[in-house]
Parts: sequence; structure tokens; C-alpha cells
Amino acid sequence: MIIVLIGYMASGKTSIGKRLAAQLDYTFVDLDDLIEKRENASVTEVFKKSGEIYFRKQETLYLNEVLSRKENMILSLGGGAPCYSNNMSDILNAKNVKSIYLKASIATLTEKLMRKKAKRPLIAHIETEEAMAEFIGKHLFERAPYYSQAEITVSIDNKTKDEIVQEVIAELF
Ligand SMILES: Nc1ncnc2c1ncn2[C@@H]1O[C@H](COP(=O)(O)OP(=O)(O)OP(=O)(O)O)[C@@H](O)[C@H]1O
Ligand SMILES: O=C(O)C1=C[C@@H](O)[C@@H](O)[C@H](O)C1
Ligand SMILES: [Mg+2]
Repeated sequence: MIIVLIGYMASGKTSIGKRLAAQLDYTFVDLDDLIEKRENASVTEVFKKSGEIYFRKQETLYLNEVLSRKENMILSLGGGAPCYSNNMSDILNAKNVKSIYLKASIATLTEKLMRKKAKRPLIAHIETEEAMAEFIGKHLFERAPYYSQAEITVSIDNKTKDEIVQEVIAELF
């Protein structure tokens, strides 16, 4: 089975994914990391050198490659991955794939992203907390229709990583 974690930037896809993989003894794949390895450049460099459209094309290519693998795997996506091309339908239609939305409020995301924006090219330029909350609110309005199609939704607000991991496992098995 492939368990796909989706959600906004900083919702915990990478860190929760790693813990889930360790606990379930599944392979762990992070789509942003895979893109960086294959493109031999950081996400920020790919955005800068080749532009977002090129990044989205490569993201779709590598997503489909990983979805065709036949192994037990936790696959943590980048924040935008489910919202481009036919990616969300491909995830929902793939056999043996379960999708999980790690859902966070605008307040939680604003607080996290003010601290961790440097490596995220879409938000690195935003300076004040008010502007960050405004950006995230608008962005989530566009993206939530994709994220919400996931088979399972787990709210992450005010929960520890361990609590989230246990909740995901309880929903899955
Ligand atoms: N429940 C939590 N409690 C406290 N800190 C958390 C929690 N979940 C994640 N974090 C921290 O928040 C930061 C963002 O998490 P992470 O990188 O896993 O998010 P992401 O969804 O993979 O983001 P991106 O879309 O940018 O890849 C990390 O520093 C992580 O350690
Ligand atoms: O939300 C997004 O569109 C992104 C999230 C990150 O995981 C990276 O995939 C990249 O910075 C774009
Ligand atoms: Mg990540």
C-alpha cells in the first residue's frame, strides 16, 4: 500500500511521514526530496532557474513514477502537488493508494510559516504576519477543494507529532 500525505506547506507532511514510515516499517519517499535529487538542485533553485511551470511538470512526472511502484510506502507530497495537472485524480484512482489530508487552520500555518519560510519560494518574500495570514487564506481557498478530496482528513492543530501519527494509524487500520 502507498499512503500519500497531502496538505499545505508546513502542515507536517515530511516530519509526520518519516515517523509513520518508521513505525509501520514502510519505505519513506518525500516528493520534494526526490525532485531535488533528480534535478540536482534545491526546490528554490529549480523555481529560480527554470520557473514554477517547469517545477510542476517535473513534480507530476515523478509523482506518477512513484505511484506506480509496488511496495509499502509513505509518500509525502509537496504542498502544491495535488492541485496541478490531474495529480489528485491520479492519486484517488491509483490502486492500493490511500490519501490523507493533514489539515491545519490559517492561524496554525501562519505561526509555523513565519518561522520557516526561507526554503519555500512561494512565501519567502512575505514579511508581516498579517500579510502571511492573508496569503495563506487566499491560497487555501484555492487549494482546499483538492486537499479535501483525500479519503481521510486529520486535523493537526494543537497536536504533537506523536498524536498525529497515532491518529493517522487509527484511521488507516
Ligand atoms: N505537530 C507538530 N508540532 C510541532 N511542530 C511540528 C508539528 N508538525 C510539524 N512540525 C514542524 O513544522 C515544520 C514543518 O513541518 P514539515 O516540514 O514536516 O511540513 P511539510 O508539510 O513537509 O512542508 P512542505 O510542504 O514545505 O514540504 C518542521 O520544522 C516540523 O518539525
Ligand atoms: O505549496 C507549494 O506549492 C509548494 C510546497 C513545497 O512543498 C514545494 O513543493 C514548493 O516550495 C511548492
Ligand atoms: Mg515537506
